Amino acid sequence: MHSAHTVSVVREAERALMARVPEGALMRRAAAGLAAECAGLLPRVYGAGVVLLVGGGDNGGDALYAGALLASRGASVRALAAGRTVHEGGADALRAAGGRILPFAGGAAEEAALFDADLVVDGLVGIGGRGGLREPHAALAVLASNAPARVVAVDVPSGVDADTGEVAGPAVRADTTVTFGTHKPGLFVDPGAERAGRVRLVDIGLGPELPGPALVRPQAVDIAALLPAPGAEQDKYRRGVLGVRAGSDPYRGAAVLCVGGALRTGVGMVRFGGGRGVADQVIGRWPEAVADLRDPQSSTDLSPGRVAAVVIGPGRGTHPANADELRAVLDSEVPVLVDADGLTLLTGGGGGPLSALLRERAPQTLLTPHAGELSRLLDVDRVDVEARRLEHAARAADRFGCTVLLKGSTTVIAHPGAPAVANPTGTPLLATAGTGDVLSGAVGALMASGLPAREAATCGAYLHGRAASLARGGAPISASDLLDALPLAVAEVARGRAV
Ligand SMILES: NC(=O)C1=CN([C@@H]2O[C@H](COP(=O)(O)OP(=O)(O)OC[C@H]3O[C@@H](n4cnc5c(N)ncnc54)[C@H](OP(=O)(O)O)[C@@H]3O)[C@@H](O)[C@H]2O)[C@@H](O)CC1
Ligand SMILES: [K+]
Repeated sequence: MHSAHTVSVVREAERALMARVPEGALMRRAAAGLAAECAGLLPRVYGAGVVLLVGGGDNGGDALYAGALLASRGASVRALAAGRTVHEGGADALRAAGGRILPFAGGAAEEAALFDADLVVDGLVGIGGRGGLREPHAALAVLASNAPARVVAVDVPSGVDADTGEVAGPAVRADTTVTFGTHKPGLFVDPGAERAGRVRLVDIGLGPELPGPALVRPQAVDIAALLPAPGAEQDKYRRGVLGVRAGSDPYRGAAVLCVGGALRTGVGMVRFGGGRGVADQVIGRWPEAVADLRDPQSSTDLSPGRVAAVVIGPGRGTHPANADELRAVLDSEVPVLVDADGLTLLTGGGGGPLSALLRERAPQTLLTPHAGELSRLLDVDRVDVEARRLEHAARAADRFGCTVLLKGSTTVIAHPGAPAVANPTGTPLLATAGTGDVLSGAVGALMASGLPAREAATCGAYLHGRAASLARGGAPISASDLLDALPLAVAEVARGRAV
């Protein structure tokens, strides 16, 4: 599990550690780790052309000290200073090692230097950056991103908000980000994550000073530990029965995809509740599902069939009868995943009267909105949700008192009082109709098997993203392709558990 801490927490830990170590030790550790990463990216250090972009703070200091180490190994190192001041100790070290420092004036010579470099190191701003980049930092960020050389960002790509991942204006697009002490949330959440490239952590001894993380990013091994292992003693009921309330006449496919997502993730049984036409379609595709053909408006009794969790909403409709159904499901004693039309029913003045039920119910509840649905639930602009995904998912989790999985370029999961989760898997190819229905089924299956909502969401999002990568070897995929790839993703993760 990779952990991330916010800037204020890092600053506090840094103060505590600095009181125990000699002055300058942390920056030397950071610079040594940075120089080692840079060296690893060059075919050979001797004779390589390295350009440092340096701002006036300690982020620039890290770059200058690392540049000095590379210069002492024979690299030709030039620093372009974005402002009038640069870190003095770092500048002295670079000059002493044979490097040069030039003020950046936006001229053709500097552009040419960047264009000819083998490696560009972005030390413009780190965790001290505030708001969108000013000039000339913004111009340098654009030049660096367009340069053919590899770009290494120091601590965070300049222009990315370290806490939120927000990118307000020009920002460096790095191939590698070398971060210090702990990861920063903005490195794991888009749009920042996409600017960070490969993220490498340099240990500077901060660990003992750090409290619990604000955000975690699970690895395959963490998902393997969560994934329920089918036991020899289990029957279908013990593996978990999932109730699915999805689909309506115009949206039958949503039910088929949701049920398929559950079956292909591994569930004891699916009990499908819906109208005859939809049920025919579901059973036609998935004969192993059991259809409850009672009038959906009155079939809100969940007790038959030992249902362990319910997914409600995909393609279900937003008529008053659907609101009654949602109310009955939320009144029940089982964990519930609310998606799509179910979320629309929760929306309205003050979150809608149904949303009050979320806070009151004792069992686990999970909401799985995309950015548009979350913006309506919170009554904020969609662009704000997309710019600061963590903040908005957390706000919804607090407001509704339940787990919230926000789908999108980085899927994030928020749960009151627990670290947020950033899902590491997935591909832009997932942005296609019906993939959300598959996700709700997959996560519902994990809830039915007994995983708490936050863990089921973490595990399901991971498997769903892996399935997208495994399906069709990178060619465009449809939601149905995900169904075929989900068992491969489950098997891949389970193999990690075996070793
Ligand atoms: N924490 C740790 O444990 C360790 C931290 N270390 C390193 O220290 C870094 C933090 O250094 P820091 O505090 O000096 O801040 P930093 O990131 O250089 O930014 C400040 C400079 O940026 C400028 N600036 C700000 N916003 C701007 C904007 N929008 N557009 C343009 N400019 C802007 C600001 O100018 P000002 O606004 O003050 O005029 C000032 O000059 C951290 O990221 C890591 O690399 C390691 O060495 C060791 C261990
Ligand atoms: K930086």
